[in-house]
Amino acid sequence: MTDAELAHGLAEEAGKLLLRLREGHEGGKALGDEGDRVANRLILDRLRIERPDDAILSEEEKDNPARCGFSRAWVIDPLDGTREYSEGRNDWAVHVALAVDGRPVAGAVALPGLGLTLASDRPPALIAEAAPLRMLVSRTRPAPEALAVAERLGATLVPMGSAGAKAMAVLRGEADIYLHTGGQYEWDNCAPAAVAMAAGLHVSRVDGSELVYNCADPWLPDLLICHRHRAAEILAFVADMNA
Ligand SMILES: Nc1ncnc2c1ncn2[C@@H]1O[C@H](COP(=O)(O)O)[C@@H](OP(=O)(O)O)[C@H]1O
Ligand SMILES: [Mg+2]
Repeated sequence: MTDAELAHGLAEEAGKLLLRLREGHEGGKALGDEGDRVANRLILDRLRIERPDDAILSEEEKDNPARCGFSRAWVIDPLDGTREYSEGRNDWAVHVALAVDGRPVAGAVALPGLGLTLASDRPPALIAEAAPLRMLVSRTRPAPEALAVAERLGATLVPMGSAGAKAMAVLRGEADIYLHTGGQYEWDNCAPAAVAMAAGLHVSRVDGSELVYNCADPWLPDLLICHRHRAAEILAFVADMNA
């Protein structure tokens, strides 16, 4: 089984478990906490069997600083969009990715509420941008830079929960640009970046540099995912704003 196939299978399986857990549950914070816990357990138990020599960084696991010495590190968000999951919505995701020497080389984002898993082993064909452009923003904390860039591009806003759901919305043709600033961790964007890159989208920090994973500090606060031909214009707007 390739790394991408493993990521694909694990994200899908954890997603199914999360759907089953939600059935008949009253929801709220207790559901979110339980979802984080059971999905993390499933993914980490399987990874330790299938890839015992690799490091793991998971949102729901105590960090082991020794991982920084490993070339291969799995970066896991067992439940991205915990709030949306516990509210009974569909904009949440399971992220499983592998970084090799800091690069997101394989990954999968399951969108269980939509019955879909997108993965770097079988990335979908890109869908052309719409007019006007559609900019994804966080439902609960839209980044001021994203709102300002949307205005400059004449783009409409698409509020959505979960970094994975937003990144995959570009691949699904539901939106055109995902620009985020102000805070995220490696687990929020590693699998989305792996899948988006495999599909041929532009993926970078908002200063145009590469997203680098398995760093000692997993804080990775900003990103841009969009069609390649659109990237220079957006990066220039952000640079201009920050000048
Ligand atoms: N300013 C910020 N600081 C830290 N984490 C942030 C953040 N903005 C978004 N995130 C994280 O990114 C994910 C997507 O957020 P959003 O839906 O607002 O875009 C969420 O992950 P979790 O649901 O795994 O906690 C959220 O916690
Ligand atoms: Mg997350």
